[in-house]
Amino acid sequence: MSDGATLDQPDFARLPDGDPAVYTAPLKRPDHIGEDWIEPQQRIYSSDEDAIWNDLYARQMDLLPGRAASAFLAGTQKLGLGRGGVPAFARLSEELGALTGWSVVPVPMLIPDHVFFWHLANRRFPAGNFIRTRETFDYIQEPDVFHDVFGHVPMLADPTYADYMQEYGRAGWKAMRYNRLKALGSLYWYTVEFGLILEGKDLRTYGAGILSGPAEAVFCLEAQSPNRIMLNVDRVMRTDYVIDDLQPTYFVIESFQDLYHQTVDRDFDRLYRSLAPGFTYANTAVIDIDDVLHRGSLEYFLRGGRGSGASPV
Ligand SMILES: C[C@H](O)[C@H](O)[C@H]1CNc2nc(N)[nH]c(=O)c2N1
Ligand SMILES: N[C@@H](Cc1ccccc1)C(=O)O
Ligand SMILES: [Fe+2]
Repeated sequence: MSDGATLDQPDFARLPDGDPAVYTAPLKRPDHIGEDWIEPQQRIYSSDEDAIWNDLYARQMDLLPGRAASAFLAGTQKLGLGRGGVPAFARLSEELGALTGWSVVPVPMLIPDHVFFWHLANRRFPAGNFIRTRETFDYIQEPDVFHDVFGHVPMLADPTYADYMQEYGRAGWKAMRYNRLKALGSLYWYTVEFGLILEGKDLRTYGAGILSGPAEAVFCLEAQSPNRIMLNVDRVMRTDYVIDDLQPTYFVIESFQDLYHQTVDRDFDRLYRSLAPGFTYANTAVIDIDDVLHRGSLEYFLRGGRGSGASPV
């Protein structure tokens, strides 16, 4: 890191700087939570809550073979996420630590951006310390332990992906100094949360936002409907996203090395400067036929009925 921020400690005095309106989220920290936003201990889940985990796990595992990236499916096995009940973070961290050096820490809610980045930069994944209820079984907006541990953690068993996540955390510092966090957030959204990957000729998903729910895992790979275009970082970072509906557009990587190369191995300074303050984000539904055709095999990138080059809604 050339910017002087250390990765061992969050520099609360220095961060965030720039425009506070963009990233000083007015989150009230519960009294028992320290400055690192880690819960003192993992929640003890009731047997009803463990049963919710088991049912969510079974439902997703019915759908995901043939849809999820092989790295994801391998991760769920290596980490034994189907042993029954919400996994104990201590054991999970030990097993994940042996594989890629990552650990999992319990957090109460969405934590401030700079703290989130600081954890990632230190190979700690912050995971919600609560689980959804039966009433919100299909969808909740806040990341709970099922989304975080089932959706994200298996991918962290992949060495290249694990390194990408750490570098993403480090990248947060620079994005904050440039006041371009929203652009970097789009990259996270379209890779870590909603990314698709080509495995040979097959399209699969590695995005946690897709993998932890029932509808999008099917939708995102359907022949018709969503747009799928190859990852282009300049474009992704200018693209807005929707959080409460199926995505109209997904970005596809060729491999995790491809993802790493396009992001970590590139200096974003010029890109951040090119995003003038107040630039407007492209509507997610609007795609250009050149994006569809410029790489990859046509059969997977046929546009469906939605958002076929239409003007912004
Ligand atoms: C871009 C931004 O850092 C991102 O939305 C962060 C914010 N805080 C978070 N906090 C938690 N607990 N989980 C998350 O995924 C995030 N995401
Ligand atoms: N290479 C990027 C940092 C980065 C790493 C990983 C993901 C995203 C961004 C930069 O120079 O800012
Ligand atoms: Fe997530």
